[in-house]
Amino acid sequence: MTTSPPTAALLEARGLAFARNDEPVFGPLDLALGRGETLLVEGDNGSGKTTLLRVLAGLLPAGAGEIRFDGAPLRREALAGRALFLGHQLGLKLDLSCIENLRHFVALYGQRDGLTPAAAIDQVGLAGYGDEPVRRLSAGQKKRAALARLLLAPAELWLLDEPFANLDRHGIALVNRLLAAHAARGGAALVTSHGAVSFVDPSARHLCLELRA
Ligand SMILES: Nc1ncnc2c1ncn2[C@@H]1O[C@H](COP(=O)(O)OP(=O)(O)OP(=O)(O)O)[C@@H](O)[C@H]1O
Repeated sequence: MTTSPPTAALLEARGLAFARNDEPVFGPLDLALGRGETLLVEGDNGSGKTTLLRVLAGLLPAGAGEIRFDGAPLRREALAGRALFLGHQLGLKLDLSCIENLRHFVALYGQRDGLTPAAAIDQVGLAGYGDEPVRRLSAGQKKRAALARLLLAPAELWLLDEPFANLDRHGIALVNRLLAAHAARGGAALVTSHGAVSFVDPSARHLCLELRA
């Protein structure tokens, strides 16, 4: 499957494939994602969406093909501070509060001007929970605490694995607003979903992964 962007690609893959024990998981596929674009990666459970994102994030080696980030062959170091991966594992420390988690995050990955961790917590609908240990939050509240990173991080590339999972309709609207604002300031996003029902941007391109028999 091939998708082509209207602008120079921030992230590009050609002939990208991944296999485990000689069993293909996805690909070969081509994709290109320009600044200001969102690409929705769809597919059934087990079709390889998470694996694709992990390969694009440099967390798993590609079996075949080439990935380029900002015009150069992908190196994990080049993604530092420029790409944000939000996976099924939210990466929150359960014994720390929401605000402490976000402070830890911005110390490592940087912070956009004009927003504090406390303000980000309010904006994701967790006002009053900032000092609460994360282990006391519901699944959807934990997801919102993780999503607050999207408000704070200066990253140009978002790799979001099932960002709508566990969210109520207000949370789903929040993710769509975050994606729209990111695209409007020139950011690029790859978003996975096993059902596209939550995703509202009608202009976004779709990449569909097939479940291997
Ligand atoms: N760590 C692993 N070791 C071995 N096989 C794995 C591992 N992780 C995933 N797989 C296999 O790779 C295939 C793709 O998994 P992946 O998690 O990428 O799918 P997905 O499309 O993200 O699924 P879902 O919609 O359920 O999140 C599946 O067949 C899965 O069983």
